[in-house]
Amino acid sequence: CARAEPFHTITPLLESWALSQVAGMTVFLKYENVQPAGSFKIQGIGHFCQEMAKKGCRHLVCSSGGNAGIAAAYAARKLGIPATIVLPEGTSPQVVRRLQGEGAEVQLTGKVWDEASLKAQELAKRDGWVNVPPFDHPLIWEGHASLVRELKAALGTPPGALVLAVGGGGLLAGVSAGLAEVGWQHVPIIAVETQGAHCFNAAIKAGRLVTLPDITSVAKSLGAKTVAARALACTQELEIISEVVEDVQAVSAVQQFLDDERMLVEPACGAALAVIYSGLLERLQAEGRLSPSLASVVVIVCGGNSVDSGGLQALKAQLGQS
Ligand SMILES: COC[C@H](NCc1c(COP(=O)(O)O)cnc(C)c1O)C(=O)O
Repeated sequence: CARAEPFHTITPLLESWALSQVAGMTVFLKYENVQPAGSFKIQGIGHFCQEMAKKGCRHLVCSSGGNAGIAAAYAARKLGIPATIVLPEGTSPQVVRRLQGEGAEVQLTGKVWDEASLKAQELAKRDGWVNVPPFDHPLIWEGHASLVRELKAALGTPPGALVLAVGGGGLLAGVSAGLAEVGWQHVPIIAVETQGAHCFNAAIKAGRLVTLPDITSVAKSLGAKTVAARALACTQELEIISEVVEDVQAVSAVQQFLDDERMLVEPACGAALAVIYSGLLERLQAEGRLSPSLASVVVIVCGGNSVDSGGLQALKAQLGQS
C-alpha cells in the first residue's frame, strides 16, 4: 500500500563559508545530494510513484540518465512494487550496481536518454505497468515544489536568487511551481546547463522547443535532447536567467566543491556550482542582469550518483585539467 509520508527527507540548508568567500555574498547550499537515492529526484519521483501506487499500479518502469532511475527503484522498493529501469548503454557500472541493489531489473538500450525513453514507453504498454517520467510530468513538478516550501521554512525571507541545473527541465518546473506557491515569484532563477546538453538555452534562443542533434557534454545526467515544454513556459512567468557553462568549468567546480565542502557530486551538479566558482554570478551583476546588491543566493546541490573519485580523475584528465 502507498505510505502517507513522502520518501524524501528535509535536507540541510547550510551557509557555505567557502562559497560565500568566492561569491562575495552569502551563499546557502540546499544539500539535495544527501537525499535517499542520492539526488533531488526522489522529491518528484517519490511523489509520482506514491500517486501511481494509490491508483493500483503493479509495475513501475523508468527511463533515466541514472538518478531518476535510482529514485524510481528506491520508491518502488518502498512501495513493494517491481521496477524496470531503462538506461543508455554508456551508463556507469556504479549506477547499474545500485539499481540492482535496489532490486530493480535493468535494461541498457540506446546511446542517450531519449532512446531509453522510447523503450520505457513501449514496456509501459503492458497491463498494470506505469512509466515514470524523469522530468516531464505535473506530479514530478508537484513533488519537486516541496523543496521551495523547505527553503521558505528555513529562510523566512526570500534569497536574492536561486541557482539550479537543467537537464529535461523538471527541477526548474518544480521550483517555479514552488516559488509561485510561497509567493516568491520575484526571485530570479539562474538556470544552468553545460555546453552540449543545452536544450533549454537553445529553446529560449529559438523561441520554441529545439531538439539537440546529440548530447556531447560529459554531464550525462543533463542529457535530454529536448527540454520539457513546461520549462520553456516558465520563462513567461518568472525571471529565469539561462546560462551555459563549459564541461571544464563544471568539472572544476566538482573538484573545488569536494575540497571546500568535502562532498563529491556529479558534473551535472558542478554546472550549478560553477555559477559561483567561475565568477558567473558577479558577471551577471556587472551586466545588470542581477541586482548588484544581492544579499544572498541559494544553490541547489542536486547531487547525482554517477561519480566516484576515479571517475573525477578520469574526467579531469579527459578535459586536460591538472
Ligand atoms: C537525462 O537524465 C535526466 C535525469 N537527470 C536529471 C538531473 C538534473 C536535471 O534535472 P531535470 O532538469 O532533468 O529535472 C540535475 N542534476 C542531476 C544530478 C540530475 O540527475 C535522470 O537522471 O534521468
